[in-house]
Amino acid sequence: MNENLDPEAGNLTPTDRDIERVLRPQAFEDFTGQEKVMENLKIFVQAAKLRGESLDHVLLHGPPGLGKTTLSHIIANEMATGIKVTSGPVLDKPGDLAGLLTGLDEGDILFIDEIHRLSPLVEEYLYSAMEDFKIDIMLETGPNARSVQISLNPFTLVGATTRSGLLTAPLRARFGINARLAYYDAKLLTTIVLRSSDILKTAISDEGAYEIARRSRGTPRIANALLRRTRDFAQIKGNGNIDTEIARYALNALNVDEHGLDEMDNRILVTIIDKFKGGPVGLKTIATAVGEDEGTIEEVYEPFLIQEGYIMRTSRGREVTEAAYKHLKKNYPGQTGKLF
Ligand SMILES: Nc1ncnc2c1ncn2[C@@H]1O[C@H](COP(=O)(O)OP(=O)(O)OP(=O)(O)O)[C@@H](O)[C@H]1O
Ligand SMILES: [Mg+2]
Repeated sequence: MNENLDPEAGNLTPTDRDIERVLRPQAFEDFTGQEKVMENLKIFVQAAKLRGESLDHVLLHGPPGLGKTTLSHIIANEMATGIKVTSGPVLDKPGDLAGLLTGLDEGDILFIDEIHRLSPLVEEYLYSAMEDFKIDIMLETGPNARSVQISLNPFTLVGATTRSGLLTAPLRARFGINARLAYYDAKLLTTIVLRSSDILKTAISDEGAYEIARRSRGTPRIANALLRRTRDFAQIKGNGNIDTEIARYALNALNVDEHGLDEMDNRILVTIIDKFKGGPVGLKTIATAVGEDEGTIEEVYEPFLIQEGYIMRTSRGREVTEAAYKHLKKNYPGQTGKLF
């Protein structure tokens, strides 16, 4: 894989990156959950291999940390092909894309992360590459300029996005396989935490693993991060083993509440209730009030708060639900006069 274009290379410290790499499942059988998606993917991969063809283009979408990048590498491993990694914002010139495409061997995977952030020019260029495995490139400039068509090796584009709503219809239509990753339940995350502890050679009880799992916002990346931090607490404050007690202690110290909501989740709920009477209030207004980027709230925080039933999206904006009042131990105005 081309490290220089790896969109995730910059965000993590070397140790975090190394650990993410060791914990990252490499094959279908290590990948927990997403049953429906996996069942289909396995069939498509098997069929493509049987026919000796490249796999159809795959679009992976869903909130951060659910396994999109992981799956793209697994697909390459399972297809036994190479993979080149890049991302929408990095590919700003059609020439860059042409370079990548012409360097692909037959059947290779081109993984484009944040594919919703491709420039329109690059995106248009991608269409014929995806459809006919052909691209036009311009030779020379000025009066001698002419375009020649180049044939590409058949390849598979795997696109990942946290914002599938921002994808243009023509791009979306060119993906034969469309997989939406969903949040994981606590049971699946427990399996993931146990697997990771095993790899990290950390002793953990099933209950300790469950405690971390149920407070991980349905997200494997968060579960692994909390496991690592809990391991630190276990080493320093305990005997190195993770049980429920040390897990609770660590999670409280990390400001992860009983329901797995973190500080920003809670700040969003409190703000809507205290400053906007529970809503409805627009996303932009919420973002300004909590001092967080609007896109991040929409991509990262809101989907989980909606899924857990704390927030509703209405035509007039976001509204908190009774569950949010309960969670924050505040009186629900819908039941005036009926204090609990
Ligand atoms: N199904 C799974 N089973 C086990 N571990 C998983 C699974 N999905 C994700 N992980 C773990 O979570 C980490 C984050 O996953 P990944 O980087 O693939 O998420 P992503 O969807 O690409 O996120 P982003 O949108 O932020 O790029 C991985 O390093 C991997 O260890
Ligand atoms: Mg990713």
